[in-house]
Amino acid sequence: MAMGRRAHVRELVKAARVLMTQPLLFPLPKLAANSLSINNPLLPTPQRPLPFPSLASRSTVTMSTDKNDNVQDQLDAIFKQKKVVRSQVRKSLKAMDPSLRSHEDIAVQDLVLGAPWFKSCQRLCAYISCKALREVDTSKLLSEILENPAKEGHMELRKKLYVPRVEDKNSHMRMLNISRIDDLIANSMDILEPASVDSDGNEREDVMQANDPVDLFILPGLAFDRTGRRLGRGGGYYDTFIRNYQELAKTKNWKQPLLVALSYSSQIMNEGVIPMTENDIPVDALVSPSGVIPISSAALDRIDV
Ligand SMILES: Nc1nc2c(c(=O)[nH]1)N(C=O)[C@@H](CNc1ccc(C(=O)N[C@@H](CCC(=O)O)C(=O)O)cc1)CN2
Ligand SMILES: Nc1ncnc2c1ncn2[C@@H]1O[C@H](COP(=O)(O)OP(=O)(O)OP(=O)(O)O)[C@@H](O)[C@H]1O
Repeated sequence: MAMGRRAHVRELVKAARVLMTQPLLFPLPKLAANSLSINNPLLPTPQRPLPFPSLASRSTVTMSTDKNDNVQDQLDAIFKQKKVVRSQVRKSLKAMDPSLRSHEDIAVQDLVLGAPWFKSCQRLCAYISCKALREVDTSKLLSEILENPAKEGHMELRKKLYVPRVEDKNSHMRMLNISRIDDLIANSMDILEPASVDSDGNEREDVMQANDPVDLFILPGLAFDRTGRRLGRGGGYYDTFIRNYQELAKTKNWKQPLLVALSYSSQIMNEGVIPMTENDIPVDALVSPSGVIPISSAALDRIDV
């Protein structure tokens, strides 16, 4: 139990080094303790500091409590700001003209299909877009991947595709291999995902157990900026998954996958609007209807190859 508390304090101190180098657009009011609970079964409950060990001296208790309250206040302010941006973006996506949406859906997917880093990739993780969440459509990409196996006379191999499956509300998501769109069924959030076993009763391959590395991640999100900041839906699923995959790639000595997010024009924010914590993983590139925006050196290196 004592170990658990120490680990928790270490986490809080780590979180204090939040990456807020840019000014914020909105004021950051102090939040009530329960203001971040979100009524969604897929979203994990925010972590709260644990009480301190009763053996500590009184002055240590007071100082540590103040320090940790301060850390928690900063985190609360960041998560509050994230909620403000999410709700603004949701509103603008809701108001988006349907013909502009279809135009942008096609433009983004065509840019991906034409990109050298997409053409050359052999294995990828991609999201299955959800209309109700107003995400950039991925259906054209998925059918190109799944319905166009090795073309006759071409040496090009069929790409191996892994898609998300939410396992529990503790930010735990797996990426499972599918080979047909029919492998997907709607979950409780109306997002299509694969069952953990295929129609023959065999376990689907989990990308974390695969023998070969993934080259590319195609990521969803609510808001982005040109420095690579990505704001998700608040579950921490992708940040957790990407961090684990990056660790795996390191231990296997694999090249890190390119992280590419798809964005409508209205989802690209000015710098400084999206706050980040140490847990948020920046993307390497963005694809918006006006083009591919390479951000990291990995993306700049792969823009033409
Ligand atoms: N297409 C797709 N699949 C995905 C994700 C995603 O963002 N997009 N995920 C990425 O994590 C995971 C699922 N996580 C999700 C988290 C929140 C919501 C959601 O419905 N959010 C509502 C707000 C809910 C609330 O605030 O109570 C919304 O954003 O409108 C859906 C999926 C795995 N699969
Ligand atoms: N005030 C808070 N203090 C500490 N943790 C919080 C707080 N509010 C939310 N969290 C947790 O932080 C985690 C990450 O939330 P965050 O808003 O960064 O997700 P995200 O980047 O939108 O998610 P994803 O990685 O799925 O795209 C979630 O597990 C959430 O429960």
